[in-house]
Amino acid sequence: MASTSPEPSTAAAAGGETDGSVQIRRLEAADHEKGFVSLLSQLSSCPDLTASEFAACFADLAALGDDHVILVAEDAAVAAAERRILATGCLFVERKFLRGGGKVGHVEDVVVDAAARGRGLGLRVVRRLVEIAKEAGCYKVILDCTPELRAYYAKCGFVEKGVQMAGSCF
Ligand SMILES: CC(=O)SCCNC(=O)CCNC(=O)[C@H](O)C(C)(C)COP(=O)(O)OP(=O)(O)OC[C@H]1O[C@@H](n2cnc3c(N)ncnc32)[C@H](O)[C@@H]1OP(=O)(O)O
Repeated sequence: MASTSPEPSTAAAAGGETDGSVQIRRLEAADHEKGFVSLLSQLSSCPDLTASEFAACFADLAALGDDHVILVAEDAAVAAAERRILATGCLFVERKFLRGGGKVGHVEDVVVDAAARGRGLGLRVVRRLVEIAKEAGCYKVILDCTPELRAYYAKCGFVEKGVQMAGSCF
């Protein structure tokens, strides 16, 4: 595992964006029907959720407001009823006493559907998360990844710093 953080960028826009075929926007409650949970299962263990379980989880996270942003990339090139979630990524904003009440952004749970990889979606989602972190006033954005993903996150503007340590909670 490596801990990485992005180099400064001039990008400032936040919120949704569309390139004509893919819309990047915040997660919505209706995304349960668009394959969001099965997409997450391509990243790690993510058992299916019933509609009510998903709604409860969505409400818990939505209550965190802008401190917990989940972006999705939706296939916008097909009819509305057929649209699927192709990619996702999350930004958690940690609030601190340090640096006069500073904030640190944590990028988590980045995954692109296997059939949609190599189209730049992972790059777009992560860059958008970093922009949102900057707009929120974060003084840095960090993430953990496997060594194999160093090159990908370097493309996203991150540089390797430090070492991740993990402790068991069980
Ligand atoms: C903090 C975390 O969540 S870490 C977990 C990351 N997620 C995973 O490992 C889940 C499985 N993997 C995936 O979902 C995807 O392969 C991702 C997210 C790693 C990459 O998503 P993609 O949409 O395929 O990447 P994208 O097309 O945007 O690639 C951007 C650039 O990174 C490069 N890149 C993409 N994946 C990799 C990789 N595994 N290793 C090296 N370079 C890579 C691409 O070649 C491209 O470079 P280019 O601009 O010079 O052409």
